[in-house]
Amino acid sequence: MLLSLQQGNLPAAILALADGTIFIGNAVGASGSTTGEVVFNTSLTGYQEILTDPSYCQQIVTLTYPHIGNYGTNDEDSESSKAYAAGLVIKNLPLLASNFRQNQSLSDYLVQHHIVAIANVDTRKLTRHLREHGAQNGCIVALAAGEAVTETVIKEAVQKAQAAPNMSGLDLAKVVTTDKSYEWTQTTWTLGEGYGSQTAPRFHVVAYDFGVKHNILRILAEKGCRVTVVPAQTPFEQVKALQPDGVFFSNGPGDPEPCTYAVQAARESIDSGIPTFGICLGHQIMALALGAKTFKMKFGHHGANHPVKDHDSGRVSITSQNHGFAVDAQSLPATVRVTHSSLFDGTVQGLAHTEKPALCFQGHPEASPGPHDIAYLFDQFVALMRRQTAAS
Ligand SMILES: NC(=O)CC[C@H](N)C(=O)O
Repeated sequence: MLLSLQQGNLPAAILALADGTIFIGNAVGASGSTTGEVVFNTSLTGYQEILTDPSYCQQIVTLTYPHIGNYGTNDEDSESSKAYAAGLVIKNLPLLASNFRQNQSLSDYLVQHHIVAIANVDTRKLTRHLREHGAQNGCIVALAAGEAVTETVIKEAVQKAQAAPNMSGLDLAKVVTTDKSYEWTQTTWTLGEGYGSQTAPRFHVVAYDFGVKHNILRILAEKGCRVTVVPAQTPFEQVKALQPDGVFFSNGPGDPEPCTYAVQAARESIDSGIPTFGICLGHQIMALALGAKTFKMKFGHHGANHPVKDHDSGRVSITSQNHGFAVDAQSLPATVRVTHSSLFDGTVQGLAHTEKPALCFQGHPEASPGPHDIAYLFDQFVALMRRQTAAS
């Protein structure tokens, strides 16, 4: 039997969508209210990685898996230094969390990290609504103990949802980026050892931080790279002066189109002939730099089970995904070829330049959370750097 926190034991909460749809549940996180674009993520596990992924800045995440919180939270599974998701919507919060690595319950974690969250929501109904009508803004209001859900509370929540900024046109990369450059040396996690440390790097990678997930940096370090992380608006000539063997364009929140400084840097990086690699927002920015267009998807891809085909090998990988924008396949110039496509909807997943050492991927080869099938893209980036350094 699953013991879960039931309505009646907890303060009430509501989720209002901008179109006026209302869900009533219970507050299981921070108090107060929050707004953001409501999206759904189909991952079965990985809620801590999802909450701390900066790409979820200004998004309220609905988790479709019905039991969230079963294994608590810990000090290691974070993808950045804080929780970025604007809010959390779940079905069932188990009463007991159990895992040998846990040191805090999800509910306590949400309170500590100021995330407003609602449980006991019919997330299946909500997901179907978002699939049918598209992702839209919403507002979660967590009421105080004993406070009732009134018409006024509902009306105000709908108004707040409607007043929230539209994700299209928002440059959030410059909001979440680091203030200062820093060096990254931590490598990937192993059971019994925890995270390791890079001591003998073979390549120097400069990584543009648009909201970078730590596991990307850990994998680059694991693959033998000394990583210098730089702020989003760093001009490319400053990056070049650091004499990198490779340049990386990170994932991040918001719309890629208004990030003109990043598009310019990507154009210069690709033109320079220095191996260039991009993930998610970085992929979209590289595509824009090459002359392609991006568009807002209806409800995006957010999950850990998305099949993607590699057109070079014919191999299908199950991948982790988190994006609401995508590259328009029709807009690609002749110098770019599609290396990967989504088997869910045929959208562009991977690109490579036909002449320059540049490649990028829409999903998340770093997983966290999700499968590691497509981690070979990091090896392809390293191979480009190896080839380049051998030639020079
Ligand atoms: N994870 C990401 O980098 C997301 C990229 C972009 N913000 C999008 O939603 O498409």
